[in-house]
Amino acid sequence: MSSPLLELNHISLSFKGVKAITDISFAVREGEICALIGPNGAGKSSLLNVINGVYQPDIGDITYAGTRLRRMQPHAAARRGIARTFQNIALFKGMSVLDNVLTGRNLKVRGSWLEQALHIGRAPGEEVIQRQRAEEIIDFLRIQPWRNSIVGTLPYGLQKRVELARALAAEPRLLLLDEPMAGMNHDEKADMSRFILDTQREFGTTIVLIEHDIGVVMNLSDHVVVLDYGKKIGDGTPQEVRENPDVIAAYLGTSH
Ligand SMILES: Nc1ncnc2c1ncn2[C@@H]1O[C@H](COP(=O)(O)OP(=O)(O)OP(=O)(O)O)[C@@H](O)[C@H]1O
Repeated sequence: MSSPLLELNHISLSFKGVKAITDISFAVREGEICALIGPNGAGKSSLLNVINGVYQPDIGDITYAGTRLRRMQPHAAARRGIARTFQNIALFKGMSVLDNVLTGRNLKVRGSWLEQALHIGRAPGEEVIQRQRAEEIIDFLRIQPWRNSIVGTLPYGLQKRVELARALAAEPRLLLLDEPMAGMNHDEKADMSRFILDTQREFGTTIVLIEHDIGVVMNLSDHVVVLDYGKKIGDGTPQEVRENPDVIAAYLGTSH
């Protein structure tokens, strides 16, 4: 078994006195797919925002890649190899697929801003390398036919895939996916599940995802953490979680 890449230690978070997360601890092992599930308002997105530094917990800290942190700023999280996608797609809708994916390479560009601005020194060679990497990701996610299409004109399911492509372009060690299959039909969900599994296998990426479709979660995940009203009520393999009476009562046994 690999060691934890990410550990949440007694995280609590409130918004103007309203508790969103209460004393949550769990560990995510390097290379695993960990799903966060729970009813609406359970605190899943807030927790993702704590992990990548958008929110600072009131109490608790995070250990990431062996370093204990009270708070990581979002740009520092990106530098440390944490990438994420959003519940509502956050792409540049007026730009092409390729250009959107290239924005994911920003942190990988070598050379000074002056070299970049004047297109001198390392800049021209860098551009070729970055384009090559972006094209590799586009091939990997099978979006070549739309590489020059304007993102806003693409169907929703494809836009979700482009958002994944942009996140992967940053070569993350930890990938946070906020409802990567929301609004997708059955076939699109099957495709996205396969791409997420391929990402784990091909790049060894550790993935934490929020997903409402329990069937998808159970098939895809190595590890499931269940939240309810901001508290952790289940933590284990899909099988363990499926058999947990608290989870059955609070979530799996009720219609969502
Ligand atoms: N920025 C905010 N300001 C105030 N309250 C917030 C904020 N973000 C979340 N909350 C509250 O915190 C609680 C947890 O919300 P959160 O969005 O994390 O849940 P969730 O499990 O991701 O829900 P969903 O499945 O609907 O996305 C909710 O009561 C929500 O109203």
